[in-house]
Amino acid sequence: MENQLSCFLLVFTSLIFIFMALRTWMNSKSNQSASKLPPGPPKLPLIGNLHLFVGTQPHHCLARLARKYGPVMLLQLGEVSTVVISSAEGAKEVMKTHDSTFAERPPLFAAETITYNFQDLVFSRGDYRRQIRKICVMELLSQKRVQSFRTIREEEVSNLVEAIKLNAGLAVNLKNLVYSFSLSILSRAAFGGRFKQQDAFKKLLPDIVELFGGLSVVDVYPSLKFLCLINAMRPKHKRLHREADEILESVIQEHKATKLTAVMKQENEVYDLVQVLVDIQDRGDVEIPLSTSGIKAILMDLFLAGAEPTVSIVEWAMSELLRNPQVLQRAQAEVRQVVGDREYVNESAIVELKYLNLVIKETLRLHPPAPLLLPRECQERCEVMGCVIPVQSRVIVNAWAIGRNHNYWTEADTFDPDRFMESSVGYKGTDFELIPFGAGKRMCPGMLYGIVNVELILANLLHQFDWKLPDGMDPQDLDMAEVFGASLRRKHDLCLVPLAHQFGT
Ligand code: HEM
Repeated sequence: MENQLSCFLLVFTSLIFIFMALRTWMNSKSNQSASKLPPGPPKLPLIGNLHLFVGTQPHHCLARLARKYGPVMLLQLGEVSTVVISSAEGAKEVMKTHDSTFAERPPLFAAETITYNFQDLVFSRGDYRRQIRKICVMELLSQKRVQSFRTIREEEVSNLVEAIKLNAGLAVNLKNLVYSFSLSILSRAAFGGRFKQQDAFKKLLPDIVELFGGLSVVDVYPSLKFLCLINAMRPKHKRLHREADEILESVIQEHKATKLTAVMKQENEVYDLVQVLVDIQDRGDVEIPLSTSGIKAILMDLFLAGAEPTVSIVEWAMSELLRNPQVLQRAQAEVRQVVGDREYVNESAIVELKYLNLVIKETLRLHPPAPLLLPRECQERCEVMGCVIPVQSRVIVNAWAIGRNHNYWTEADTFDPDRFMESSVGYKGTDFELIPFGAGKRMCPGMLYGIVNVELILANLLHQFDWKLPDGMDPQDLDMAEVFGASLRRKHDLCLVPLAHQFGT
């Protein structure tokens, strides 16, 4: 009995000892991983670090904080842990090394109603998202499809040039002109030329884009959904959604009814994006059936993501060119030499405009239309640059800060297209110091479509016109202030005076 007791005591004490040792080891382990969380600014109760964003542009504020806390930092935005990446090395780890871990996006409030409960590409998840992405990359925005819209682009750009000619000598608002050009191309490509409600849809779009312009309160306090009732956000979203839905429904029904697809295929006519999607739905050869609301959600994405960046890039490029007259002269000389005195620049000439290509690259470096790309979400525990990224935290990559980082760019704030002359760095997602289109599994699928629009429009603006600022304003006084929104815009619209160029003088 005594033996049994001492044996019991021995086992019991050993168990306690093992338990305590285990606890100490686990505590030290969890402290270790807590200390490996990214550094970040001190937080205030309830709001975390939200106050730091008051009165500043988010990408500027995050770049400033990164100089203090480093290229991987952790912020608390209301209830949401947010990791901000501000170096090419960090971006590479997120968008290449751990691409799958960061492949999903957080569900944002504005998207819920507008994208038919996340049935689009940007906000859908898992297998459905992979399928939609494949449709976008292979069918809707492939090189072949983009090429098929060439006539539409060339017609629209000639309309634009004519509209500017009518205003020669007067100040024109470049943003409005280019926006209208960009939307016309997109709606003709998406709906086809036959669709009558294009104008109604074009009118509605700016209000919908506006919903995605800033961070909604509900996005930083997701547990407090009732907040959306306080400022009547939901009814506004629903109204815009209803109006857009009616238009999209009728365009889809019209395409289904006319059954033009087979005929058009034979006649090699331009095959619009709604037809492509309706065809996929009819064929039924995708794993997860494509519903009509899925088609509408994809169309919404294309309009929301596709129209604005072109405007942003053209406006910034023209602003920089005016402030850098030597670069402007060189770009104009190139296009005029290649195209001669023909009335418009067509797409065959674009490949020869090497210097214009450098101008666009440099504009994308300094003024990426999506300065913080689109947010991602961490799906499982992983480390980036030695820091632990908490599961389900939101991950933001500051492409704007990376594009202006002195570690990668000499005279980083200077607009100098020549820097790319001897450099192989490109924006196609393999060089992480230049990522205006993002990279990896969620990289922009509209890059080809977007770039060809920008090239065509800039080439025509530079070929046909000489440009000056209104009221004799000195280009060096041009305000370059930015506003963060659905895309990175100029705070003040760019108004310029076009003068028809006299060829041969
Ligand atoms: C021309 C300038 C454009 C720029 C600079 C640009 C930039 C971007 C960026 C930074 C992203 C997020 C990438 C990431 O998270 O890694 C993105 C996503 C996207 N872009 Fe673009 N974009 C442009 C044009 C377009 C066009 C013309 C379209 C369509 C017509 C388009 C459709 C999309 C879509 C659907 C996504 C979401 C992709 C996904 O979530 O998987 N973009 N874009």
